[in-house]
Amino acid sequence: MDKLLITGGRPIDGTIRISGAKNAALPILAATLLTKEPVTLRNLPHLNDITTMIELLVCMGVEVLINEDMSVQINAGTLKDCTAPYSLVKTMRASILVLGPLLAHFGEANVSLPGGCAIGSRPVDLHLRGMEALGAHIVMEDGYIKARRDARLTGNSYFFDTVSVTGTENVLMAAVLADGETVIENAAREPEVVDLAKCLVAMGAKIDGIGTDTLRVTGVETLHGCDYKVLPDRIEAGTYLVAGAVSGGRVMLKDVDPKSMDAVLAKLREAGAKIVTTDDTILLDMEGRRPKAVDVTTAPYPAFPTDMQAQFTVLNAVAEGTGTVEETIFENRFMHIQELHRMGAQAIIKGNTVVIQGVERLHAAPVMATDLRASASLVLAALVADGETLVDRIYHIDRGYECIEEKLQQLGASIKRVAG
Ligand SMILES: CC(=O)N[C@H]1[C@@H](OP(=O)(O)OP(=O)(O)OC[C@H]2O[C@@H](n3ccc(=O)[nH]c3=O)[C@H](O)[C@@H]2O)O[C@H](CO)[C@@H](O)[C@@H]1O
Ligand SMILES: C=C(OP(=O)(O)O)C(=O)O
Repeated sequence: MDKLLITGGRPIDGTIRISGAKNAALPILAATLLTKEPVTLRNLPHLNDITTMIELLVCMGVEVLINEDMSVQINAGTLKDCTAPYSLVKTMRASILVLGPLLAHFGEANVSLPGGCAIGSRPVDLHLRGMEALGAHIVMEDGYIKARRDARLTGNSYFFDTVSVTGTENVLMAAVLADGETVIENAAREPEVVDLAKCLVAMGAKIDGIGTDTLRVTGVETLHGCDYKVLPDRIEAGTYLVAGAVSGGRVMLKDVDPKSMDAVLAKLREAGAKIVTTDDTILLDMEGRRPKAVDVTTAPYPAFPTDMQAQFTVLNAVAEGTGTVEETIFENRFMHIQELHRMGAQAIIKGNTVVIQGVERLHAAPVMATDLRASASLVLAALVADGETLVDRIYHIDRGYECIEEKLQQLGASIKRVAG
């Protein structure tokens, strides 16, 4: 298993390009199942999760071509099997996103139940209820969700009890081919949901209210191919900005979407960062200062994202003062705290909140990555720790950060991959 070896204390100063968003690319890849025509996707990040989703499409019989310009062309017209097997779903929860498109377009879907993971239980009951509201018949058999429809799905109103990102995406993808109007209430408004909706519109879907909590979908009989560029990854961008903030450094990001990052940029400013944005760049400069502790509470967009929680825990761990990080989305997303303790962080978990007293220096220690963003937080801690930190189990990081060591090297960090 590969590891990352990081020597802390190097000044962080440089410019990097932000990749396409994993959490937009995955539902958009699933959406290609909604048409028999080829769909060309641009700005897909080179990540293990993207490879897994492509493998999933290929194992169903979908044709995938990589063009010379690195765009990917997907043709679901060749689909033969509506099954998402356990062997692939277990490695990536986002596989559940093929449920809505398969059911709506091909009339059936057999998708392995994704189950829990390191950050919490992550149920999919709201996805299933949404599909049932559109007329789907769903049973659980041998660990699989077996969904089918007798006739075309029928538009209906569906209210999400809890704001769910993948739930909204799944029900939206089912509704675009349903007969009549579907109103999805209490819909997630995350930029990645918006990006999926824009791609669906480019495929011929009729959706009103994009970016609001009420999506009105007028079903169409068929969708067509399109050429679509995935939006920049706001979580990757936020992670590199925190690298600048914790190190007193300067980070310039290109090909980024600052408008999708208001909550994170506001907290970085509160921590003392000078931030200048244009339409597609962000410059963060700490001018050598240590960050000030901040209080954050995770909640659905436009509030502070759960996927930036672990990184801000590290910011507070080296900040002046005491900060709190409250997690309201997942019940068990503090796995990084135990590892950060090993590096000298002063953090106490009280229920769903971590209280962190900043220290002047962290120190290197061998640490273990437990999930994607926890892993990123350990890398951030290592950048500012005294000595050499070895981060183990980095396959989690490779799910979500394209070329992390190359990008951090461009920012001046001392980091290398050690084959294990
Ligand atoms: C609202 C939110 O911030 N969602 C995050 C969630 O999306 P993801 O789509 O994985 O999770 P959801 O948005 O669906 O979950 C939000 C909440 O709803 C609950 N729930 C969800 C579906 C369901 O059928 N039943 C149910 O009870 C979940 O347990 C959770 O407490 O994790 C992703 C990966 O970290 C993040 O990118 C998303 O920002
Ligand atoms: C946890 C994440 O991804 P996933 O939902 O695919 O597990 C994430 O993007 O932070």
